[in-house]
Amino acid sequence: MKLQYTEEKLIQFFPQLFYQQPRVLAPKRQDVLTVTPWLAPIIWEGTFSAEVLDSAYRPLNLTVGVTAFAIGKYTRFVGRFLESAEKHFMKGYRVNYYIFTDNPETIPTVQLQPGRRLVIVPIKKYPSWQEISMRRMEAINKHIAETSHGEVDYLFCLDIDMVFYNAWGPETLGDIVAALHPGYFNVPRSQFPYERRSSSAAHIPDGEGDFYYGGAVFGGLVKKVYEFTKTCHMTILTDKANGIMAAWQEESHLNRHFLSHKPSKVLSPEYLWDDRKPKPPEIHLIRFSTVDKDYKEIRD
Ligand SMILES: CC(=O)N[C@H]1[C@@H](OP(=O)(O)OP(=O)(O)OC[C@H]2O[C@@H](n3ccc(=O)[nH]c3=O)[C@H](O)[C@@H]2O)O[C@H](CO)[C@H](O)[C@@H]1O
Ligand SMILES: [Mn+2]
Repeated sequence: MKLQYTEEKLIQFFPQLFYQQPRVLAPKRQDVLTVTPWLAPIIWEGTFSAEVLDSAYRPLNLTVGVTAFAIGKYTRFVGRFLESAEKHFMKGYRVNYYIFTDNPETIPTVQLQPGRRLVIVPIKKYPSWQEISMRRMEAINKHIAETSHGEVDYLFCLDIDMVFYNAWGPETLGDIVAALHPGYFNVPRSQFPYERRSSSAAHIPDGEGDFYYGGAVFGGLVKKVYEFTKTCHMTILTDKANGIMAAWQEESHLNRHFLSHKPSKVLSPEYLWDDRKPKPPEIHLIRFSTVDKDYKEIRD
């Protein structure tokens, strides 16, 4: 290969900008882990400059996709989800929302900012909530192959029973991204609710595991999310063929996959919080959080 220096066409990823000097001996956060043992950043408030990141990512004119499922009674969450996303999710960027639903007529019309669009993806309803949740892997994978691979650069796959409260920006973009589950970021791995039965393809033995990731948030480059959802769907089908369902459905398979294929970026629980939990001091900013719901009423 012949190397060339071509002066034209060089994109300046970081245009000139004046900002505070990063101090090597004065880390912004000392109370939390900000990098994994495989050197993936863990994203916490205080560790990044939104201004610096925006100056780098805005000129790329990226489109970021979001998948969210609203099947059966979960259609009630769509309005708040979209309205809050318009306020906080990838503000100033092009965004495609893909709402998968069995009931398109119930999806409210939400006023969207320029460059952002809402796509309704009709999908059938599976009889149990477990199957609905797990089948998301298959549906996302199929949708990427058929449509969204040509429409978005990055794709985030999110639960719908959630609300954005603060900015979610380009600090979250990465090849393949997972989020720390709000219930287990402060417990030993022996207590993670991994699938422990060796007959399941999601099985993680005692003494293994990095973190407990939530099934409600994952994403990355659309090609990587394609590969990820493919594997998870396949291991879910393997379990089904063997007459077993993992402890936490696709979340168990996601955790198994991320053990051997480590995420390149990890989002702190700021990006996957739960309204029912008190806010510990390490959480400076809740960005995206599960709304309280009556499980019995909504899943029957
Ligand atoms: C915070 C978090 O990590 N949540 C995970 C957790 O429980 P959750 O209690 O958060 O699960 P959930 O009831 O929100 O179901 C997951 C998602 O599936 C969709 N849905 C589900 C049922 C239904 O009838 N209609 C429908 O549309 C909807 O988008 C919902 O947000 O475990 C689930 C699997 O057990 C998933 O891995 C969730 O992502
Ligand atoms: Mn949920």
